[in-house]
Amino acid sequence: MVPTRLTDTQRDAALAELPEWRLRGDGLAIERKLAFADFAEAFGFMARLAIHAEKVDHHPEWRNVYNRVEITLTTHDAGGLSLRDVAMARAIDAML
Ligand SMILES: C[C@H](O)[C@H](O)[C@H]1CNC2=NC(N)=NC(=O)C2=N1
Repeated sequence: MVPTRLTDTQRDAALAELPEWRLRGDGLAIERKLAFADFAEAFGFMARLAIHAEKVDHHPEWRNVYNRVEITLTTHDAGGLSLRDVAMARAIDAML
């Protein structure tokens, strides 16, 4: 099933519940920057998130430099933000 893109009102309500996440400039994605103690901690987190992403069939865009992980969530199939991104952001927050 193709996910539905959130309306601006739905997006703003979701973001209000996700204070660690920022809306990207174009409004089509949310972003969070994380810092871990070292590379092993960062990569361990990425491994756990990768397993979750496979389970729910929703995948982050991310960049890792040593202990830092920058994550972007968007739904390609919806051309912007969907409830899948909100659920993924919540799951990430709960993993930390
Ligand atoms: C076929 C497969 O279900 C789709 O390509 C899924 C996989 N993971 C995905 N991840 C993200 N972030 N957006 C998608 O639209 C998406 N679609």
